[in-house]
Amino acid sequence: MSPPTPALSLPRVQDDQVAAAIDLVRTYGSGENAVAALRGVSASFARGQFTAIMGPSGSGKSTLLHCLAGLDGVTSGRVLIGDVDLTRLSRTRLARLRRDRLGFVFQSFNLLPMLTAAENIRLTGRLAGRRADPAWFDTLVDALGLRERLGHRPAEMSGGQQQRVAVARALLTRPEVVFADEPTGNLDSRSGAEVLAFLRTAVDGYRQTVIMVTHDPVAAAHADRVLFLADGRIVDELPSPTVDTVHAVMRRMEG
Ligand SMILES: Nc1ncnc2c1ncn2[C@@H]1O[C@H](COP(=O)(O)OP(=O)(O)OP(=O)(O)O)[C@@H](O)[C@H]1O
Repeated sequence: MSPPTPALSLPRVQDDQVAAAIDLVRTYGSGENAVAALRGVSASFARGQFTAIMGPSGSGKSTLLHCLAGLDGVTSGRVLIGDVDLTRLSRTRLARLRRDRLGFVFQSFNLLPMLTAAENIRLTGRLAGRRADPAWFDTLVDALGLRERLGHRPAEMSGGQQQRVAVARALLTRPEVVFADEPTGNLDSRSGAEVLAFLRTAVDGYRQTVIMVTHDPVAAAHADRVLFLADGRIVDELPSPTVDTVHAVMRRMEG
C-alpha cells in the first residue's frame, strides 16, 4: 500500500467540498504567443453536486476541467481533491490519484477497441490492482442497460452504448469526482438523454459528484448548477438551471 499523501491545511470553502479550484491561472506558451486560458478561477464542488461548465468556444472550459482533473498542469493557483493539492504532487502520485479517486468520461468514449464492454468497464479497477465489487458492477450494468452488450467490442456497439460503457467504467471505482468533457457531444439526443439521466441518477442515488463541460443547454439543465466562463474567468453562476434560464444567461453573455 502506498503511504498516505500528507493533508495540507488549506481553507475549506464548505464542509462537504470534494474538489476546488483556487485562483487558477493557466497560460499556454510565452511572450508574444502567450494565451491566458484561465485568468484566476476559483470554484468549490460539493459532494453529490452536479456542476455543468458552459461558455463560448475558447473561454477555457476544457482547460478548467483538465486542470481540475490533473490532466493538465497549472501556471499558478491550487487544485484540491479532498485535502490534496494536485499541483504539488509528483507525476507518479498524480497518476495514482487520478486512477484511484477520479473518473473520466470523454466525448470520444476512449474505450479500448480490442476489449469487450465488460473488460473495458473493469479496466480502471484492474489497473489499480483492485477487484471490482461484483454487486456494484451488476448495479451499473443494469442501470445503464448494458447487460446484453457485455461481450461486445466497441466497434459492435452504437455511440450511445459505447458512452454508457465509458460511464460504467468511470463509476466502477466509486470515484470522488467524475469529470465529463462533452459526454453527449457525439450522441444523438435520445442517447445523450440516457447518459445524462444516468449521471443524474448517480448524483441523486449514490451522491456521486459530477463536473461536466457542455455546449448544450439541455445537458446543462440536468445539473444542479451551471458555471459560466468567458475569457478565462467565471462570469456567472446559475443554480437549479432549466433550459430556458441557461438560454437566458447565454443571451445575456452574448449581448
Ligand atoms: N495546448 C494549448 N496550447 C495553446 N493554447 C491552448 C491550448 N489549449 C487551449 N488553448 C487555448 O486556450 C484557450 C481556452 O481553450 P479551451 O479549450 O479551454 O476552451 P473551451 O472553452 O473548452 O473551447 P471549446 O468550447 O471550443 O472546446 C483558447 O484560446 C485555446 O486556443
